[in-house]
Amino acid sequence: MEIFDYEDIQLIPNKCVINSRSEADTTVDLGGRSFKIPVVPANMATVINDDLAKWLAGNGYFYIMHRFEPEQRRHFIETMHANQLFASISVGVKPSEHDFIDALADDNLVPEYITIDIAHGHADSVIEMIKHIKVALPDSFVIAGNVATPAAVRDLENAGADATKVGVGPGKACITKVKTGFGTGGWQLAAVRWCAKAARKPIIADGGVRTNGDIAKSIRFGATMVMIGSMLAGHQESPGNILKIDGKTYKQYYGSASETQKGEHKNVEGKQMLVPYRGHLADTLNEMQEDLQSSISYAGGRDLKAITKCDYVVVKNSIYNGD
Ligand SMILES: NC(=O)C1=CN([C@@H]2O[C@H](COP(=O)(O)OP(=O)(O)OC[C@H]3O[C@@H](n4cnc5c(N)ncnc54)[C@H](OP(=O)(O)O)[C@@H]3O)[C@@H](O)[C@H]2O)C=CC1
Ligand SMILES: Nc1nc2c(ncn2[C@@H]2O[C@H](COP(=O)(O)O)[C@@H](O)[C@H]2O)c(=O)[nH]1
Repeated sequence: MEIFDYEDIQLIPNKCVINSRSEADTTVDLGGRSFKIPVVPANMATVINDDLAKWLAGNGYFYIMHRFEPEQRRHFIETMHANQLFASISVGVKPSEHDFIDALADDNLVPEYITIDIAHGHADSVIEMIKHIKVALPDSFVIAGNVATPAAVRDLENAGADATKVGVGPGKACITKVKTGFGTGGWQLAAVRWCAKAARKPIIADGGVRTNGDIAKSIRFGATMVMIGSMLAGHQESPGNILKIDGKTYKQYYGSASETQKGEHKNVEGKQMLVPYRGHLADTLNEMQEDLQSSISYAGGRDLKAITKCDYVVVKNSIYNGD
């Protein structure tokens, strides 16, 4: 297998066939809905909250609500549905989560998307949860993760997952690589490619995206959707307060397995940090869309499919040389 990461790859331009980048179509389908761009904010407590979920769903973006206020999820689904918006929630795998799914089914409260969100998603516990959801809530689109190998993708798909999420340890707030020695940190893009070759259903590339160009690279190597944490934290609308330090403005970003999130120092695999304040989320998402439209034009096509076909070179760490 060829090993590389985002910064090692450059995509090679093809002849342009459109007259304006505005003609390039960045939309993507997932679970029977069409979304403006193939980007989903990470289901982390410093990236998404109820208000953002409503705004994203109402403005043509995919979202996944985090699972760190478990008792709020039922109300969240009801509120989204009352506003005619799709509900997309996260669950874990503990027995109480099986009970939660049963309770939703009993009340015919059906989230359109359910993401099973644990660190080591290639696990019997996840396979059992997928099967449980598929029996109790067969109309929910199930995303399962996180995983790092084709074998994991196949096992979760065979259990009934409608999409899998790839990425163990490449995240900005992640310390899995140093704490455990495992993961896709440093070769996340190659892992996405490896997994996508085995996948029969959509893959969500999760973690390690540091520039807008990395979104196009994820698509090139087989991702249908790209999950982004640190680059989509730090906005006016992001959870948390704006902090001013030495005249600079920041917001807090912390890992879902950090001590800050867990409230105790147990099985910690995440850290907390400050990310620069970035203004309004809508502006960042618009810029991602514009940059993807440019990517499509460089790929020589009219939509995201063109990016999946373009050639590339591996030039180790080349794009930052000379900057
Ligand atoms: N994408 C990534 O690289 C990573 C993401 N995270 C994020 O952190 C959050 C917390 O994750 P997580 O700790 O899994 O969630 P939980 O604390 O809910 O753990 C899920 C379940 O899996 C068990 N479990 C967790 N890790 C392992 C393992 N390595 N081997 C066997 N069993 C395990 C836990 O038991 P027990 O606690 O008793 O072990 C628990 O029963 C999630 O949002 C996750 O996405 C965390 C690390 C890496
Ligand atoms: N190893 C850990 N990974 C984590 C933790 N919390 C979240 N995550 C993963 O990171 C991505 C976001 O990555 P980014 O590079 O875009 O910032 C997120 O979607 C999770 O998969 C954690 O505590 N430890």
